[in-house]
Amino acid sequence: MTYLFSYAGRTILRRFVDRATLFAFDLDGTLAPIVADPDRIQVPQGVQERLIRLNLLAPVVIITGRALADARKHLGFTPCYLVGNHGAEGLPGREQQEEEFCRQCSEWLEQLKILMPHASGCGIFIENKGATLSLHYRNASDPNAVSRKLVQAISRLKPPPRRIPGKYVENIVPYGAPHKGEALSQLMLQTGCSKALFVGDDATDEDVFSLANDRILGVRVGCEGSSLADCCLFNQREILDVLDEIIQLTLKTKDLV
Ligand SMILES: O=P(O)(O)OC[C@H]1O[C@H](O[C@H]2O[C@H](CO)[C@@H](O)[C@H](O)[C@H]2O)[C@H](O)[C@@H](O)[C@@H]1O
Repeated sequence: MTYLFSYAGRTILRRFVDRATLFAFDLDGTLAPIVADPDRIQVPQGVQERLIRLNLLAPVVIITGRALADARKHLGFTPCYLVGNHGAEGLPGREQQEEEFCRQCSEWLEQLKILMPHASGCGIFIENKGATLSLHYRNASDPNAVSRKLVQAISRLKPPPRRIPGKYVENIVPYGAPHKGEALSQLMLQTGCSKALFVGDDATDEDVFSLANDRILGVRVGCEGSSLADCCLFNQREILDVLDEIIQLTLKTKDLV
């Protein structure tokens, strides 16, 4: 991964952004800093203001692991498209499939109650997001041990889900549900944008980074560890600079500066 604000990274960004570029962002860990309680995230006001400005210049889409209603509550602006549940909720034309995903998750929830009757006592919080489930263990006294227990319980679910580990969370996703990569590809068609810049920080964002499409520029928050993203940021606070930079580049492509 090339650091986005290195000379090479800035060159990649400058050459990439044009008037056909869609701007897509993940929410937790990207637009908002990670906090211990999922309900208490905050998109900083400066980030909200820049997103509103960018959305007037080019299509801005948010593709989050959160449920749509929850994401709306925290975003503070209305993007061109908002897709939830890692791609499984809110994609135009996929409404009927969503009902099936919700039914499947309710079944898994019942199975989990039997497989882990003392989940909350071990510091596990089950977030039922409708089309997917997130099993959080950030606040467990021994997160590693709890994580192993979770993986074991998930392996016993019927039918088996797609399991995506995240930041102190195990995400449970129905097989066949559209992922973030599919969501972004569909929204590019939907908006008529031939290019997309996507910023994300977590394992489910790798579904975009791994698309291997040179019309999609993947930027990961975090330069450490392995990722298939093209570029990276050292930390989440740099999202402000990213937004400033792409607003300037977009204005230039429209000859407005
Ligand atoms: O795809 P995203 O928008 O990044 O959403 C991913 C998950 O984010 C939330 O959980 C994560 O952030 C919490 C708040 O900072 C943190 O407490 C938790 O440990 C993280 O895993 C959200 O609760 C999930 O529903 C999303 O799937």
